[in-house]
Amino acid sequence: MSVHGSRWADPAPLEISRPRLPWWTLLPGWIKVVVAPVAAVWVVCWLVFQLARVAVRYPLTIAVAVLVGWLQAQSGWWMVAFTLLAVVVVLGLWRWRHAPSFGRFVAPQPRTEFRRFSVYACQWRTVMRLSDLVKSSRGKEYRPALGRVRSEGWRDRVRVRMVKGQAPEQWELHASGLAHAFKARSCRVRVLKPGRLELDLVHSDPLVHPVAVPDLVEDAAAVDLKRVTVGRTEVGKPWRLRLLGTHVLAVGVSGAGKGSLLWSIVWALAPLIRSGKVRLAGIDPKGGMELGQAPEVFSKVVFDNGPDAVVLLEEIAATVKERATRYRGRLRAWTPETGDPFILLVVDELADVIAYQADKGLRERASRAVQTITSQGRAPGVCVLGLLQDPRKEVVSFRHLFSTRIAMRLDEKPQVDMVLGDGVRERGATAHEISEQTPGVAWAKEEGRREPFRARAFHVTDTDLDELVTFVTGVPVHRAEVLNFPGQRMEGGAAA
Ligand SMILES: Nc1ncnc2c1ncn2[C@@H]1O[C@H](COP(=O)(O)OP(=O)(O)OP(=O)(O)O)[C@@H](O)[C@H]1O
Repeated sequence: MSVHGSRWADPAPLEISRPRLPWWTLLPGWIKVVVAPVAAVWVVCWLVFQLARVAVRYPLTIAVAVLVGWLQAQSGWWMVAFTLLAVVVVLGLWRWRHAPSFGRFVAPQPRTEFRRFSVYACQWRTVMRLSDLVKSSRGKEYRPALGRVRSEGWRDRVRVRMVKGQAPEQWELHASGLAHAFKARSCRVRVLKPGRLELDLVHSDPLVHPVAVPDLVEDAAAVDLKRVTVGRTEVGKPWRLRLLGTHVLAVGVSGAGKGSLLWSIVWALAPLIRSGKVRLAGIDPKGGMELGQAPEVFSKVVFDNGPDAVVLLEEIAATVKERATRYRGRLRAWTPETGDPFILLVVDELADVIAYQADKGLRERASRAVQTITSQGRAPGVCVLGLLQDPRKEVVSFRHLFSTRIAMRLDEKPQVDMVLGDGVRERGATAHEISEQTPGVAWAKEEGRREPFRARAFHVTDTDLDELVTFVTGVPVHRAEVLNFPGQRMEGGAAA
């Protein structure tokens, strides 16, 4: 630019950036006048929507606030204080006199609202950022939305709307970090529907206490082979195991409680065993340490992994083939109406029978028979319950034929994947973290269900087993009385 004929240079150029005004301020005045009422309505709707959201998320807090305000306006603060005191006394009495119903009906809502606000709402943005679960595009940050929160005491269920382009697997990778961030013991990720997740932030174990067996059922018709109750799940529901049309593989280290699962199943089947509608066959290579506790309930039982065990397996394999031939063209699958009993084959320490057997010929015959039963036995009404300590592939190369897999306490992470399948551990099935103090606790994965679940088998004691035998055979069990050794004196409860 030229001033008075010379080239002018600005001696002190403005170094701040030019302020950028919102685009709408540049609109012509008449457009602003026209649009203003629409914008006002929009703002009011937005405010109402936000208020409604707060009311939906904190209904109790809002109700109490409104009530306090109304009482104060009507009768003053004395009335407010008196009413609050009365409510606290009534609730205290309720909790004192009947804690279970208090825990069920009163506690969850205040706990949910408190935890939602203090734990999740306040920290959500920070935790999402620090966990790398936010995304940015063109300078805009996209953050997963915190949805419904339900606090159940032992766990918080937190719903999440994922950012577009995110996969549940990303959340599974960050599960441990999320658990630590929200001060939980563990975090499990469940897919609810496309784009929606539910996080289980677990604070304590609801399965710490053993679950006693229920009363034996008298009525055989009440037992459904598709839903046999063998324990309790961590959400307090009965653990129902399918036996008809499936095979069950339960794996756990020594002392994990495989025995309790086995006896819980037999306990549930007792009326059907008594009426002959279910036949139990058993192989216990440990010389009867497990099945020898109640051999009377089995129609056939072998206490080693030798020729007798192999013959029993081959007999059952032959039954499978014979039934399949007989049902062909007539029936798709076994029903009680066929008149054939449902067969449950229990193999304790399956590996001893099909992998650790020293005699190669017997080992191969056993493997062949077990494969025949597991691959063809579902429809003809034969179920294998295999119990195992070592889940390596070379031990049971046909694990995939067991459509219900149960991982009890295991030593290492890879074992969990071997038992439950790839990806199930990432969804929360941490069987390698089951405590030694809680035998009978297991993670189960059923065919057709994406999510695994955690449960505890009933604790079947020796007395229960006596009751079971008496129930099935009709003959009371008399255990030998344990007498002191001659010449021994008992002092303070210990043998002298
Ligand atoms: N569901 C349960 N609830 C409480 N205690 C249990 C339960 N199951 C097993 N136990 C206890 O844990 C101990 C080990 O159980 P169990 O013998 O069934 O384990 P296991 O896995 O069969 O071991 P192994 O492979 O050595 O036979 C027993 O003392 C038993 O009383």
